[in-house]
Amino acid sequence: MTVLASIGELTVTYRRDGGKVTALRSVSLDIMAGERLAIIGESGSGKSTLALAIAELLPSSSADGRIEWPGLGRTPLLGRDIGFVFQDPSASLDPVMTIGKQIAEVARTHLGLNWSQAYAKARNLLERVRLPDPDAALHAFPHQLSGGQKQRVAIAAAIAAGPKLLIADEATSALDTIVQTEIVALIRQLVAEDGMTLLFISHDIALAAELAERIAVFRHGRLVELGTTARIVGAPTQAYTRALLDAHIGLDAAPLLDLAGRRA
Ligand SMILES: Nc1ncnc2c1ncn2[C@@H]1O[C@H](COP(=O)(O)OP(=O)(O)OP(=O)(O)O)[C@@H](O)[C@H]1O
Repeated sequence: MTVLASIGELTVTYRRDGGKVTALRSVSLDIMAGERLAIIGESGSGKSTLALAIAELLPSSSADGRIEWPGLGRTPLLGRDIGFVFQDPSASLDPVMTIGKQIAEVARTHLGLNWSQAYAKARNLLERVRLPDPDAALHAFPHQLSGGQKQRVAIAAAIAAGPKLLIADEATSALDTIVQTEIVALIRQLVAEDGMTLLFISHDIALAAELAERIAVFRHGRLVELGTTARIVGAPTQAYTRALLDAHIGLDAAPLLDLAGRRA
């Protein structure tokens, strides 16, 4: 397997209220080309900071360490090489631009298509993310869609230029459980169809285990455990990972137990 991105000794410090907050501490991690990797941890553990650092989207902060792209062979361009889906689709969609134009613009900018080709691509993407009535949706504005539908549009825009890496940062956290399951299934399907690498960021270990082949556990800005999903769920080495798993036992343990191979 090729390494898509290699993160070495990455430390990120934000300045806040005259002081400093260290969000990532000496994190080293290889993201393999074509894998589905989940980053999990409690709020404030540094998950989003890692995602932003990879996408070169960090706000004013100081970052030490390296991020290299052996599997890409060039510095990635956000939108073209990296698609980013945020928790709140309203934050990434322009409220006064039609859905079709927002997606078409990504395709036009990064793929060099003319408007007519870009709109055809947008329509096809709306179909792929299973938005009901893609023709009508092309001319709709974000406020006319539900939260789940808006997230489908944000996903369509994120993959419009055929990125190698899709980063989903708590992309399903604001949705109700049924819609959440549908969006997870959709992400899984699109990633498989387009051969993308997935970085799935979540505070929810059960959801991460459903989707990812490997899980990286973060705590207080450190990578504390990394392994295959079956190993992390079935035989975690860190008390912290065990505590994250235990928090799910009793809520809905079945999927996790299935993964650990403890059930028939
Ligand atoms: N722009 C910023 N300025 C100052 N401090 C920040 C900034 N962004 C994040 N932090 C701090 O960095 C630490 C890590 O935050 P980060 O958002 O990366 O964690 P997270 O695991 O993604 O949390 P959540 O799940 O709540 O989004 C936290 O202490 C947070 O308060």
